Amino acid sequence: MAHPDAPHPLRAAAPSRGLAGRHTVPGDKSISHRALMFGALAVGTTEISGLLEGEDVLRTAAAMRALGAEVEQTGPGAWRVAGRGVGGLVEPSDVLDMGNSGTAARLLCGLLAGHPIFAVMTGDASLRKRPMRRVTEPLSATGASFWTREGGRLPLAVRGAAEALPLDYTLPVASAQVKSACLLAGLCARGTTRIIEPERTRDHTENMLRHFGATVRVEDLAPGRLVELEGQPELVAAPILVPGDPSSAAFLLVAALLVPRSRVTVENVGLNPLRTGLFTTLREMGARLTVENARVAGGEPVGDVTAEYGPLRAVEVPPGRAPSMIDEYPVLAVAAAAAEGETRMRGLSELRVKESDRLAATAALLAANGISARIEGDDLLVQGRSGAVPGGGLVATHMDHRLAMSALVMGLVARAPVAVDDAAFIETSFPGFAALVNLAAGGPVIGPA
Ligand SMILES: O=C(O)C1=C[C@@H](OP(=O)(O)O)[C@@H](O)[C@H](O)C1
Ligand SMILES: C=C(OP(=O)(O)O)C(=O)O
Repeated sequence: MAHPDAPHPLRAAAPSRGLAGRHTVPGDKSISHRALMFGALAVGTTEISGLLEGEDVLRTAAAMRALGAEVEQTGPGAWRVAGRGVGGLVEPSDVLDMGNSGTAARLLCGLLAGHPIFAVMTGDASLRKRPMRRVTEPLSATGASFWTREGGRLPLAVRGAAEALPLDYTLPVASAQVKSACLLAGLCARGTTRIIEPERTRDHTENMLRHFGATVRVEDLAPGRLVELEGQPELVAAPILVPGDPSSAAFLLVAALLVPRSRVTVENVGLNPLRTGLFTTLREMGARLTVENARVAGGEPVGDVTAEYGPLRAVEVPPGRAPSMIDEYPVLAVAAAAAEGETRMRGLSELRVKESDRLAATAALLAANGISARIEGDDLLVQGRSGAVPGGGLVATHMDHRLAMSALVMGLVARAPVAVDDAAFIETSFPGFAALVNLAAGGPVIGPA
């Protein structure tokens, strides 16, 4: 696993020619976690293809095994899960270590809340700083008991409810992880679980619930959404095709938009509209970004996305767009640095509780590379340099994969190479990232620092 004791510094420099070719990126992280969890809760054997074999998802696979499901890899990206049925998970004999993954930890809290078992969960130094009360508090209303460290942090212990009660909960923040945790607990409850989200967030959990045979009702509110789930369904194993992760494709596509003479296609990218806020924003900036071969695969919209180099101009990104591009702000900030004018990204408070404080760390990434940026309240304002990005910085990545990849993308664009102190955490979401960029660049532009 990525180990903080063995940092892995890397450096990126501008390629001598543009980025090119048709490529694929690893499977969607959100869908991969859910595929393993639903597989473990279903009756029968779920065959998954295209699973992300990144460290975050492997943590979920290990946790599902520890809870009694049979989980095996049958080929590259091909996995088989023999489930135990809703309510059938067994007590783990050891601590569940969720590594660097907020999604794994929070969704697992929901699963455990509905099962009458005792479990202890921890994570790495980054995950142990992240807030868990946002799930433990609503989930306590099922009848489950949680004990956490000071401030609602991991490690935590949970004793799940003997007979879980259905939740009726309005989320105070837009979070697909909190929504999903509540719905997973609702699977074990008798009656209807009702969740209201203040803004629409990624709906992979709802899609997968239906795919496995649960009854889910969704009503659009202005601006949020009501989701209702009928409890104690029999989930029936169903094949899952995981699309390429749009949050990973973002790095290659943004690089192609910014490096002169580039044209890159990423095939089979997930295009769920609740994930594509970055693409909307980049088009508003004037990006040449096109989608071909749009289709539905495995219940999710997918397509082949092509990005071509061209000048970008600054825009204002409204706060309501944040849930649909929440993980893409660091790489958008790199695009903003190369654009003409001041880009204003509004309503980014949730960035403070990711793998790092991404608001502060993104501003620091920019500053280290000669870009002037400032944080005003929950907004990030970036002064673009019309293609003339100085670079030359050493970026502190704070155990955060997205900061590491964003900084390396900046190195591809900047006048002087950009180094990162530790690229090891890229393995959580995008194994093979540097090799793929080097392939697209036709040579080793990312290498040892
Ligand atoms: O549900 C999910 O799979 C995710 C939801 C988002 O987190 P929040 O729910 O905290 O916004 C996102 O940042 C994370 O990478 C994955
Ligand atoms: C925030 C992220 O993931 P998680 O919350 O699962 O750690 C991410 O991948 O950018």
